[in-house]
Amino acid sequence: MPATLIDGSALALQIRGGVAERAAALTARGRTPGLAVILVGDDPASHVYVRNKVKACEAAGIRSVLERYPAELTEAALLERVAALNADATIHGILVQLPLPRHIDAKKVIEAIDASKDVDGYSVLSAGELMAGLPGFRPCTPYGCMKLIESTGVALRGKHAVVIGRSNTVGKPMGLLLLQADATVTICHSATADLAVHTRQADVVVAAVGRRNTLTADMVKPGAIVIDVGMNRVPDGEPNAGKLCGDVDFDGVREVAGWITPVPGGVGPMTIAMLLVNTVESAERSA
Ligand SMILES: Nc1nc2c(c(=O)[nH]1)N[C@@H](CN(C=O)c1ccc(C(=O)N[C@@H](CCC(=O)O)C(=O)O)cc1)CN2
Repeated sequence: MPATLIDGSALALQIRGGVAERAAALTARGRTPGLAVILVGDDPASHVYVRNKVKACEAAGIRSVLERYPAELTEAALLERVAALNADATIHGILVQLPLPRHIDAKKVIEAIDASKDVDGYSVLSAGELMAGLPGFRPCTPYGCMKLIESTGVALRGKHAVVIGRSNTVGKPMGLLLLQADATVTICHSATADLAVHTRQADVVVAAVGRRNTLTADMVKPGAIVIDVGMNRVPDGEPNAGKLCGDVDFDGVREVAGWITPVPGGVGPMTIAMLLVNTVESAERSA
């Protein structure tokens, strides 16, 4: 029997409904949650993501302030804007859309965001809080992946989870969140000698490498939960050229796995939903 599809779009809508209720309660007390979104440059994908974030805020009753700057914006000018937003009591979350132009040090900018407004959960402090199991903002993509896994009803305690990818924004925090849920965690990466040896033992696989067809049917344990974080395009000259695809060979893996997320409609919408959750949480903390 083919895998059950985990519908990230539907789950995201449900979560955003809960956020709307919390935002309305705050607004009733004169504390409308506010999110500042900073977009630098003209990366077309970033423009789409930011537009979707602003729309999602509107629908949930979160006030969003979009600041768009040309690619030539200096690092100093960006840091000045972040400092001003840090000091603005009506703003509860600050998000700097990544990637930034090369001449801007993204780490420096992220560290300039006040920890209480780091709703992307990308700062060193947020990473430390996650590591220590302290309350704090969880990075939106891995946080969304956890909700997708939870939605299957499978308890993670004692399960073997394999994360493919070790980025600071997805792979590493994903590993920590799975560990916190009492899974036994293996993180695989570009230097892993035999990826399939690990993935074949996994009850849960999270693929977050940014390379399509990284996970194929022969690498998956029957019944496993497969979460696809990848966001790639099918190259020219191949069937479905230009189409969005993940890191997982969806058609093959769905015949073996127990649950699987699609791309699009899986992790992507959950990233935005969890940004709203973090923003409303930040507003509640400051109320
Ligand atoms: N400051 C941040 N920058 C970036 C983040 C982030 O969480 N914070 N993540 C990614 C991009 N991203 C959010 O910003 C993001 C990517 C994709 C989606 C999404 O919903 N994708 C759709 C498909 C969209 C399409 O058709 O192109 C889907 O998967 O269904 C949402 C958010 C990098 N930068």
